[in-house]
Amino acid sequence: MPAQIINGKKISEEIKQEIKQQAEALFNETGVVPGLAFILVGDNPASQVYVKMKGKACEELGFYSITLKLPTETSENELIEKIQTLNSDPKIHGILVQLPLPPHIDEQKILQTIDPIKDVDGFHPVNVGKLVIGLDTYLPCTPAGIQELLKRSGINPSGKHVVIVGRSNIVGKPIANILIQKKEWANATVTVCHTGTKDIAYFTKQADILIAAMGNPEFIKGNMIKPGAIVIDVGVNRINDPNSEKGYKLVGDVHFESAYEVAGAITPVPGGVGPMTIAMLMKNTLKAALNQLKARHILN
Ligand SMILES: Nc1nc(=O)c2c([nH]1)NC[C@@H]1CN(c3ccc(C(=O)N[C@@H](CCC(=O)O)C(=O)O)cc3)C=[N+]21
Repeated sequence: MPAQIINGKKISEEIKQEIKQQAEALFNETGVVPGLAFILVGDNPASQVYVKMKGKACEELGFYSITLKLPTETSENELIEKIQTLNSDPKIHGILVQLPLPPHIDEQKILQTIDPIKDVDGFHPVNVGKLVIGLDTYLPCTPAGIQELLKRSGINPSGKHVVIVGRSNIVGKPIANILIQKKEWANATVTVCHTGTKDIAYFTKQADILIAAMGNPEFIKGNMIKPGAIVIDVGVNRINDPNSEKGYKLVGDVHFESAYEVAGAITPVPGGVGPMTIAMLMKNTLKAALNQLKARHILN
């Protein structure tokens, strides 16, 4: 029996509607609109598409947003100054510096300049630390999106073996930390595979829930998946496709056709984890607005 398809696009639309209503309630109570600033350095075409999509989501939800487009040559100090200005701007509740940054800029230094209360990506070490020890924080958007996809599909990883392929700071590490928490929802046994793993298929075949997040197009094939497993494909790889208008097509880290025949459920690319990432960014921005209003004693 082929897999059930987990519709991230549809679930993300439902979540955005919920956030929109919560933001309207906040506005009625306080007159405040959640505000999000995007900083885009350089002209990476994929980054431009993502920032545009995120800006559109802000419009849809009635959030205030600004985009700073800076040239590739921007110095680290100039970028730090821009962030500091946004840190002290009361209309801006969230700051997102689109990654990757050009190689002459130290990514960690930049991420650590963002005020943790405005860190809607959840990348600041303070927020990473809070996640690791189980405190309330801004969850990184892609892991939060995966969590919400599972929750809303009625899947609780408790007692299950989750195998994550990929150990990035953006996806692999934070999703592992979310899923090992001693909480009613979570409580999974987690294995993290990476480029240092000798026989990846040995591990992936044991997964009740397989999360592919290593950025390697169509790497996970059907014969690496346990029959009935839940497969979450985090990959967004652009590969050349002369037949398409854009000249490229989007594929995941999972070879969909073969995986579909084996898995119990699977997320498609596009239309799976990607749209959830954007919905979670909106959720974090609303949360950031609430946190900042509380800090200023406008809300309690
Ligand atoms: N500071 C920072 N925060 C991020 O959250 C961040 C980042 N940098 N850099 C890049 C990655 C990637 N990312 C995606 C967001 C949405 C889709 C998404 O919506 N994808 C659509 C298709 C998009 C398309 O057509 O290209 C889908 O999968 O259906 C994908 C990928 C956020 N990232």
